[in-house]
Amino acid sequence: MGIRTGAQYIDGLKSRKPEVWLGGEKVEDIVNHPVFKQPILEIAKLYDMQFDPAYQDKITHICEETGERISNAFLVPKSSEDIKKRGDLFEAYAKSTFGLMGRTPDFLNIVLTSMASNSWFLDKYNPEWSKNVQNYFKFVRDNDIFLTHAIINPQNDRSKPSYEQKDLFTHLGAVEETVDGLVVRGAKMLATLAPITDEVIIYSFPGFHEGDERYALAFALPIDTPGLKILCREQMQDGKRSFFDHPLASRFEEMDAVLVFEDVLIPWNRVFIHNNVEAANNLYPKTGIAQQPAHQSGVRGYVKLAFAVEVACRLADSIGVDVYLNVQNDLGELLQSVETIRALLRVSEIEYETLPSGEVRPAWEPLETIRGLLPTMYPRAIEVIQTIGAGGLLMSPTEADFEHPELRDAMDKYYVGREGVSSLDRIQLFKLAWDLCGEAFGQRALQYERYYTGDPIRKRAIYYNQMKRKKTFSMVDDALNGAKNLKGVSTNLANSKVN
Ligand SMILES: Cc1cc2nc3c(=O)[nH]c(=O)nc-3n(C[C@H](O)[C@H](O)[C@H](O)COP(=O)(O)OP(=O)(O)OC[C@H]3O[C@@H](n4cnc5c(N)ncnc54)[C@H](O)[C@@H]3O)c2cc1C
Repeated sequence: MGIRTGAQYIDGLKSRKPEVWLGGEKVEDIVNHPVFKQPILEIAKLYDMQFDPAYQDKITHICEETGERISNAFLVPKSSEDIKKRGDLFEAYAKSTFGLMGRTPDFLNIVLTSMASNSWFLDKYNPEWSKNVQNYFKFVRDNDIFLTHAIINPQNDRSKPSYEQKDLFTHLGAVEETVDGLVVRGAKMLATLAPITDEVIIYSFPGFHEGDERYALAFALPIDTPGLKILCREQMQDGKRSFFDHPLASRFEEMDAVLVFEDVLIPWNRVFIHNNVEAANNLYPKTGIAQQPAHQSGVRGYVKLAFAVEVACRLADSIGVDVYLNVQNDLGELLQSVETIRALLRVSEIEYETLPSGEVRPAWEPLETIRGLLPTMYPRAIEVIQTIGAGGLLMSPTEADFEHPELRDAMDKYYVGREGVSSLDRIQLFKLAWDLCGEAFGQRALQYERYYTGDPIRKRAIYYNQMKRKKTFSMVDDALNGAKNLKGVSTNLANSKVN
């Protein structure tokens, strides 16, 4: 089949009945539910872009194996041109959602592509696993499937491993092996967009120890598999707020969910790893499933940061406060942070590494640096929006006020900005800014930037440890040796005259 349209994506959702719980109710009609309807349409737009002549050649290509047109997310990059093709896809999708939807289909499709092109490492443990990953990749590629993932154990007692939690199956683990497959029980978090995806893939960060065998798992399933409960967090918009009042929150809410598996059967052909601590720990380092998607999240994070910074600049200009040095200083800092991320992305694309298989990966150091910097740069941009908007962020009336004939004169008079900025323009801009910096929607978008890729503190520590292994810090030796070589010369020099 190859690429799908938005309508085909929606038809796929209609054809399934996942067990989704929201606000104490089972959601019966996902596609028409007020909380999910608009986000589904936003995702559908991304699918439609694959058929849009303005994008098609940029974000899709013809698959060498099947002859069908497929997303660039399924391209195993072999050259800098391929990296660019994937970058074009990431940018097109990120710009369509202003970077506010992190788990658009390209994200996990990249993860799976990387996992499948390097799945050979699993042969050592069980050749079936490697075959299963590759077959699953083909299924997802050829049907243009939208995946969610849950790779973290629920946050219960972090000081104890999974097997020491109160219940052996609080964290997702294997219960038994049957002829038909593996039965699993327990929970995983945090499956963003789960209710509106087609399938879920489960794996974990490294860190398994002896005793964790039953938790050392990786597999994939349709999202409506019997026994799989999707427990959503409270919604941040009810789907009834107007686009005028909440121009971002009304469109881009990405639902997050805990997945609970109640004795779910995983057919053997969908099991990628089972009961093997070493294989589960090797999944990340051996397959590049951190590095390849870091390119997607780097581009998306760049677009999101650039968007927040544009909002800050426009906000300051709209009320004439960008004439002040302190505001200019803040905005200059934000613009420089955008340039920093842009430059790091370019370095990662230019200084790519080539694997023995011919696959190329954008350079790890700059991508990991982006992942280290965005958790502080993005919150800083939000803080600047809050300080520039100040009390003005709290004086926005609603669309209903604005359209009320008895209020219209007051609206036009008291809500104007600097000369040339109408009350309508000013109010709309401030509402956009409030969605980003005040609404629960914006706080989640901020929390996402801090944690979507793992705990930033431990990730920086890992970065340091890896760099310590790679680098010799030899400039220090050069300086010390230089000083040693000059020993005895220094007094002569001090006494001599330099012409
Ligand atoms: C908006 C959002 C969307 C997300 N989407 C997804 C998704 O789609 N799929 C998915 O799988 N995950 C997703 N995540 C989860 C994300 O991967 C985790 O939040 C992240 O890995 C951090 O884990 P945690 O939240 O369990 O924090 P914890 O690991 O519980 O950390 C909590 C705090 O304790 C500290 N801490 C905990 N353990 C240690 C330790 N051993 N050593 C030192 N300090 C420690 C941390 O520094 C941190 O400050 C999402 C998260 C957010 C916020």
